[in-house]
Amino acid sequence: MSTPDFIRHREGLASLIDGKLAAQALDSAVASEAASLSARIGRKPCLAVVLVGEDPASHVYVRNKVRRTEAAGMISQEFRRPADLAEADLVALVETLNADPAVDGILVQMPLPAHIDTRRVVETIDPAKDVDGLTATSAGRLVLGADGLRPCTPSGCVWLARQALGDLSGLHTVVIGRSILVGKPAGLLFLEQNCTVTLAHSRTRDLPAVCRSADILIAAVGRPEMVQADWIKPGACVLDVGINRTDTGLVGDVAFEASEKAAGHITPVPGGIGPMTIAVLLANTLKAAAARTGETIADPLAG
Ligand SMILES: Nc1nc2c(c(=O)[nH]1)N[C@@H](CN(C=O)c1ccc(C(=O)N[C@@H](CCC(=O)O)C(=O)O)cc1)CN2
Repeated sequence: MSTPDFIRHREGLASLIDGKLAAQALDSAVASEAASLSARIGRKPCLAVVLVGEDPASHVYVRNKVRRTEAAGMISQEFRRPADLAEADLVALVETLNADPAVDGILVQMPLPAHIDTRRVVETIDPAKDVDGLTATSAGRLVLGADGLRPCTPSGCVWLARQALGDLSGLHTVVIGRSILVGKPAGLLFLEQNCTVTLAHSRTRDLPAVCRSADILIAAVGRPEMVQADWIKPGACVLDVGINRTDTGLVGDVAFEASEKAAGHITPVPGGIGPMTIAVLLANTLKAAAARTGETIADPLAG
């Protein structure tokens, strides 16, 4: 297996997995499939993004989603609403997008303001347009191993781990964190790759020892630099999902400088898993458009 150019070997340090470059490669694959699909169906795949409130980070992510969707030759529709939007009005907006035949994918940016029941809003999304893979239907399909749209961040983790390590069968994956967005689906997605999976969390006993048994360690806990170098099995593949804003800037859940001396592969923050989230979102939008129009595409995430 040849090493892709977004994985850089470094003498005496973990190979660096450059998520920004990897995402560019995936975006290009999506763009070429989107062009071919658009020619066949007579229109471009379309992603609707809904943003409620003024969370500055969410605004950055949504801007990037819109920019990269359009750069990949797809249509982006943006719906910005004030923080005091009534839950019923958000549900009504999602229902309108469900009914719009020109919309292939619907994404409601998280977090939503506290007065809105996130689950109710997510469950309103038509599963055929659920490009975040967060509805109960999508989650159920993942549990069953049935075809469906998978959550973006953990899918990005699996794709990068496969690029770094090849076949993942039999490897021990430890996921720290049990969120619906990342931890739980990551466990199922690595299981689908025939990994032995441990879902660890804040109440796990002797977390460092559990992490030291991991061939693949996914840190998705939201605690700045919690994972220390001596939690890492020498040579392990460490994927850092954390994005924590601190006085010293943006840091992950892994203490990077010390850990890159222990790991075999590692993702940085920023420039690691984050950009992959949007790359998978674009791939999911393309897949949703193909499925809705009965067309076949080459899955950019396959292989
Ligand atoms: N509906 C959803 N909401 C949220 C998701 C999601 O997958 N679906 N994930 C996160 C936010 N997110 C995408 O929405 C996201 C987070 C981070 C990045 C990213 O590229 N980060 C950069 C750093 C940028 C910065 O914050 O300054 C990096 O890691 O290099 C992209 C997308 C929560 N909400």
